[in-house]
Amino acid sequence: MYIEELPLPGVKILMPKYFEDFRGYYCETYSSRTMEQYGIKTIFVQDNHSYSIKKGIIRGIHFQNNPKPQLKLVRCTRGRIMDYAVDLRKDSPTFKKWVAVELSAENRKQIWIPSGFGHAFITLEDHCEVQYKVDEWYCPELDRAIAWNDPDIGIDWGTDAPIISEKDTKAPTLQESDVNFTMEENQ
Ligand SMILES: Cc1cn([C@H]2C[C@H](O)[C@@H](COP(=O)(O)OP(=O)(O)O[C@H]3O[C@@H](C)C(=O)[C@@H](O)[C@H]3O)O2)c(=O)[nH]c1=O
Repeated sequence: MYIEELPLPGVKILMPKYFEDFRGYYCETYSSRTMEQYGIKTIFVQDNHSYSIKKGIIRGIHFQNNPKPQLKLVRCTRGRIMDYAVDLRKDSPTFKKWVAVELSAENRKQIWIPSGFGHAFITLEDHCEVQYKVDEWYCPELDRAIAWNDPDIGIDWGTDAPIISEKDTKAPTLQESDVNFTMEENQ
């Protein structure tokens, strides 16, 4: 597996090994043993899968607040998305900073998003499927969103008129949000 660290500490690209032959390919898309070889111990407890019908759909910026934050390992298995991780730890030197990575069925990249970060993506094509693992169960009372267009975060989405859920249209700004991440609790 190839690992590339991104400019926000803890956020990385994982590129597992694909074994290609005349039939197609085979890949261990996740192995705790391989991760431990890189010094990373994590137990994932839930796998998620979303399908977005159209290009220009934004989902995010989402996170689950303390005491049940989620680490996410995200990949796109159909189509192409631009994926974003935003540092939401108020005492972090990179608070409010974000990184973007294109994930696609073709490039097979996975993004590792530690707890303490918000996650969002925009579909770059019709018919995108995104699959991700999380290390904490979904907890509706702690499920949170921040406005996709919060100027304080300033994500460059490449569009002003995305398709978004009703929940996301009502999302507060970061300043209005009750996000409670800290460097000590979330890394
Ligand atoms: C996140 C989640 C949602 N749900 C339900 C609640 C709701 O009725 C339905 C759709 O949920 P949402 O509208 O929140 O789905 P969506 O807007 O796709 O939310 C997702 O966005 C990406 C960016 C993430 O990082 C995810 O963690 C998650 O927040 O699915 C679960 O049952 N389990 C879950 O883990």
